[in-house]
Amino acid sequence: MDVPSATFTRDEVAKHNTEDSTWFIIDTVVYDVSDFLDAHPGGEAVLRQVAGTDATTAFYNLHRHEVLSKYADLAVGTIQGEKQSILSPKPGDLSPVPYAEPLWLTPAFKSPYYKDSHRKLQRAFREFVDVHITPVALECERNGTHITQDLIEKMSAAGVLHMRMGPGKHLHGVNLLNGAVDGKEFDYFHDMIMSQEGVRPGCRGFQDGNMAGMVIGLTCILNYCKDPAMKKRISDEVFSGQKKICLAITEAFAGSDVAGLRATAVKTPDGKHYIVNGTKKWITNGVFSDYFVCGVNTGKGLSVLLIERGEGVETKAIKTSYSAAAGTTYITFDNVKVPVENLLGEEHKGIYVILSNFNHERWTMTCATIRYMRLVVEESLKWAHQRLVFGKRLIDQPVIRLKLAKMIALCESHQSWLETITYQMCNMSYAEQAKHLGGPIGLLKMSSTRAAHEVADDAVQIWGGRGLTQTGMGRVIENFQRTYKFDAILGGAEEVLGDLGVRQAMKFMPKAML
Ligand code: HEM
Repeated sequence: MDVPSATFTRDEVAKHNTEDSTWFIIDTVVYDVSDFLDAHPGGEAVLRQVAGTDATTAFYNLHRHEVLSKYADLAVGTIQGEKQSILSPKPGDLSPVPYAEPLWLTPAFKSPYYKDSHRKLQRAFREFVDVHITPVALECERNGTHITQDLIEKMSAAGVLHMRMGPGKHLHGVNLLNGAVDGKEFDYFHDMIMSQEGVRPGCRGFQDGNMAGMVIGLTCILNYCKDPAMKKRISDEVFSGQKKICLAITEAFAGSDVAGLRATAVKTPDGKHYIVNGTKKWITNGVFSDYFVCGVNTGKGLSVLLIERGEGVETKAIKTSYSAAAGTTYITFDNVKVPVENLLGEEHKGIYVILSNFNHERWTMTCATIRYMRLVVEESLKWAHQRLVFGKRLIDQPVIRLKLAKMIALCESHQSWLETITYQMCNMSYAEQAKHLGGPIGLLKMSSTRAAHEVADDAVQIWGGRGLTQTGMGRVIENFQRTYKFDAILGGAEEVLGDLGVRQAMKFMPKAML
């Protein structure tokens, strides 16, 4: 934060406690709030009470540090001969709070998994998120508006949209965050970094509003579109940010049970088109999408079709407990004519197209859940050191330390498990991943959202009313406790995934009685 160069003594500041002039000090910076008294959300009286004094403790007991950056123009100078002791983080900085960063980013710790390119990508993307994504995320989350076209284009130009799709040929030759990583080297640890860093704004609705539909929808085009020209046209349009895409599988009739879908696609007598009728529900990004990758019943099984927005396609927003920024949508298809060339994969065998997406989607969600838990740990550690109750800091209460211990342990254990699975993903072929990792990823996702449940519960108890308040100090905690359930349902409910994990283990049980 830039502060004017004027300096004052503490005695000079003390004189500004009059009707016309209200000054105080926060960490050696002098603030003149005389014209801000009316506008202060916490009221005028509290500011008058600290006029002329050092209000550092009072301020940090009630505000997030970022408030000072937002109101930087109230600063008029500093105290002569004194040095600021409170850190103002710069875009891209790592947090100095213990456990706020995964161990591989903590200076004293080593990890076998991360190379230079991972560290370079982490630094570059952290800065990109801090500078470009966080301000838009906060605004959209608050107002329920959708991601801006300007941000989409910035992400496109920096190769961020490409990287969100994970490793693959679509990254070859693309400039990724000014050369932070070569597209050919990009692996699942780079992918994890993209997922985890993207969570740091602490805006769960926006997190999905930020092109989550593309992450799960475009994969089907890249892997299953048979016409190379069509594949190129659509991926170019989506990667450039001109067009938006989403995956439309779930319906009011069927969620995790994809075999029960009722949207139908019937071929026209000339065999050139399908006529699609039906509905889709809880479709992320649907309201602003141009393309819908849809699961439909084609009589003898499930098929996946690419449907373009046009005649007969209607979308409307669904109100959810997370922000409208996610663009969660109800879709109706009413006699929509779709060219047969838009079939992705084989007719009646769409289940393979859908299943092929699941592992990566669930793994990505797990990366995010675990990183969001860490953000809650960071916020809670800061708050517990800052907040004074009954004349003590919260952190001085053993009961609070015990809650933090549990939160940290859940966070660290799940990150370690995630890294172990990610390492397998880097070293297994697609077929091996399909065979061996569906179960472990399902179990990891189930366990992560159970952990999130515990973390949310303990965090709210630490934060009290602020954990239930959308603005101010507890913003991140409130967002987390209101939205963690999102990940416990989407991409396969906890119970379904837990069962999948055990059923997969059953397949590998030795036949002998043991
Ligand atoms: C430059 C100095 C200050 C600025 C820019 C500022 C700004 C704000 C803002 C934006 C809020 C809304 C809540 C949030 O977003 O965090 C707020 C709330 C509040 N502020 Fe300040 N404030 C300042 C100094 C102070 C001081 C020194 C005190 C007390 C001595 C104080 C007492 C309060 C109170 C009691 C609330 C309501 C907190 C709550 O609802 O939990 N403020 N202030």
